[in-house]
Amino acid sequence: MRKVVLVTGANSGVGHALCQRLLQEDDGLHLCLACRNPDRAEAARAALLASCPSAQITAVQVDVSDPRSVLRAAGELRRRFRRLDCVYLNAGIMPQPQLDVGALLSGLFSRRVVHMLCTAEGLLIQHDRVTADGLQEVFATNVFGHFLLVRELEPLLCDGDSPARLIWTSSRSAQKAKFSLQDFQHRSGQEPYSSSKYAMDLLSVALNRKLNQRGLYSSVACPGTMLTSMTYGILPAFVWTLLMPIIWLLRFLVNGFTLTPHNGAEVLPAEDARGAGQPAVRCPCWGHRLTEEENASRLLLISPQCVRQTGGSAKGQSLGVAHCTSTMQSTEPGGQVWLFRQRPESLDPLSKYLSTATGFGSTYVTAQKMDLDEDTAERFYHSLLELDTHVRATLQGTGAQS
Ligand SMILES: NC(=O)C1=CN([C@@H]2O[C@H](COP(=O)(O)OP(=O)(O)OC[C@H]3O[C@@H](n4cnc5c(N)ncnc54)[C@H](OP(=O)(O)O)[C@@H]3O)[C@@H](O)[C@H]2O)C=CC1
Ligand SMILES: CC(C)=CCC[C@@H](C)[C@H]1CC[C@H]2C3=C(CC[C@]12C)[C@@]1(C)CCC(=O)[C@@H](C)[C@@H]1CC3
Repeated sequence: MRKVVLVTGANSGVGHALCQRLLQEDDGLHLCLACRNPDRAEAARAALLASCPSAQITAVQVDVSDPRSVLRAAGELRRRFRRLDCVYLNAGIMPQPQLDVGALLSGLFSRRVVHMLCTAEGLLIQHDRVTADGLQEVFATNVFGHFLLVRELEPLLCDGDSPARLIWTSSRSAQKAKFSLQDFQHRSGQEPYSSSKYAMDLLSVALNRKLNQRGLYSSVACPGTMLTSMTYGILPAFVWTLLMPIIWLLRFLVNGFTLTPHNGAEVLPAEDARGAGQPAVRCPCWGHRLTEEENASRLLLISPQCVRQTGGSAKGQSLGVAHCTSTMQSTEPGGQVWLFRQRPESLDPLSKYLSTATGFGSTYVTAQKMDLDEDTAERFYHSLLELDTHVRATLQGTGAQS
């Protein structure tokens, strides 16, 4: 049976590049494009079919910022499919971004330049708005709509014969300091984007705790900074063009500048098109290439360099991949993706996986421990459940729930 993969925000940017890469790896997939604009969805479908005519591609209309639309789309998906193998929660917004040019210029000559350019910390504010349902739009789009979608799609994702996956497009901008459990919609701040991406990281952790035993696994991916309609909202296209020579030079310093959606999607594809027995993972500390057995069991012998990093405590032991992944790279010719070829059960739920670029533009994947604790994740999940109940009650009151 064909695997079914659903991608939100599939009509442009990294979502579209992801669809292209998925089909290049496995044209036997059934790809379902979840887009808010039917014309753009159809254009994306046509473009994907042009490069992969044998593919099965359908579309479903959904505005993830609108709970009614999410419930309706989920109902349609439940009628169309008996199972979903993978859902990419990718649609996202960063409305009316405003760049602090002064902070950028002074940051460029400071010691925090690399961190600043990777995360945009201290550089951007956004102007959020309130939706017709009284939700903050950035939170509603980036987090809550996807949370509702996952809850509604549970019957298609859980308790199957093989594990199903959720993959969130998060960001290096996710920042603990911008998120508050008391104000998780970020009503009072000016950095709703960073807050929403941190909320997404928390939610992924909480979903793993709730749903792993039912065969659903959630992972967090960060595509790096790309030139898409989102970033063209910060500076006009011609300014980006003028900045390109500087950006190419900065790339030797800033490994988060993936720049193209294709590169940004390095970490995302989840299908193991090459099958088992072709481990693509190497620990560059040692150059130790994983055997099939190690790959499957996620055990990696620790290298002398890693021993130094762990203060010697791990010498001679085997460690989970998670302890060593901060330097792991794709080593296959052509720089193909390795990460999500791993069994979902073998990924560390507390790490996020990042598309990363070298100065010469080749891409690989790194991992980073998320700056969060599971107790906060659990509490946030409960806040979302309460909001879910409230929103559904309001919709029922207005007779809008399908
Ligand atoms: N660009 C970057 O540097 C980075 C981006 N990301 C993340 O990548 C993801 C994709 O962004 P990117 O490709 O850059 O930008 P794009 O603007 O190209 O893509 C955003 C996609 O999300 C869709 N979308 C937005 N709002 C809604 C909504 N309410 N309902 C349904 N779909 C919606 C858009 O649809 P439509 O065409 O109709 O607007 C579009 O398809 C986002 O989550 C973003 O946060 C993460 C790190 C860096
Ligand atoms: C590099 C120079 C000289 C100019 C560009 C300045 C900014 C426009 C640019 C610097 C860091 C960038 C950045 C993002 C957008 C563009 C910058 C602010 C993001 C916020 C885009 C969306 C994300 O999710 C983040 C990971 C990016 C972080 C870095």
